[in-house]
Amino acid sequence: MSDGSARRTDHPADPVLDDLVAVIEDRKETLPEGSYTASLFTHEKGENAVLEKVGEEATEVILAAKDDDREDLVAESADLVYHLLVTLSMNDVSLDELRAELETRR
Ligand SMILES: N=c1c2ncn([C@@H]3O[C@H](COP(=O)(O)OP(=O)(O)OP(=O)(O)O)[C@@H](O)[C@H]3O)c2ncn1[C@@H]1O[C@H](COP(=O)(O)O)[C@@H](O)[C@H]1O
Repeated sequence: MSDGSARRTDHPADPVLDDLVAVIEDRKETLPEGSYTASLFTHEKGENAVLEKVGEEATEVILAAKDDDREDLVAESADLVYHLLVTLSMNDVSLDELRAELETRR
């Protein structure tokens, strides 16, 4: 279709996010030593450990935005997205489910 509706119903892959989620899923499965991601899945505080990180990183995003610090804003946003993706993985929510939800809002 040329009116863009096909684009809206497709879920084109984002290689960076898809690759990152694949790594997160692998760490969750294999729990390699020295992996920060694996440490989040095995932390004694359980899911709370990563949820705390989501809160911290979200606060850092807010502070960077308020300070008009573009470099920090990008870096803290990357931290936030990574910890959010770990949270989704912990709850068996896939990137496709997130994409589908975003698609319904377009
Ligand atoms: N994208 C990330 C990523 N973003 C942030 N982080 C980690 O998240 C933590 C962020 O915490 P802070 O900013 O508070 O820094 P910190 O003070 O060191 O944190 P803590 O002492 O509280 O742990 C740091 O330890 C970062 O290294 C990440 N760790 C891993 N990834 C990705 O996950 C992949 C696998 O990593 P491993 O699991 O470590 O092999 C990597 O190749 C990356 O692609």
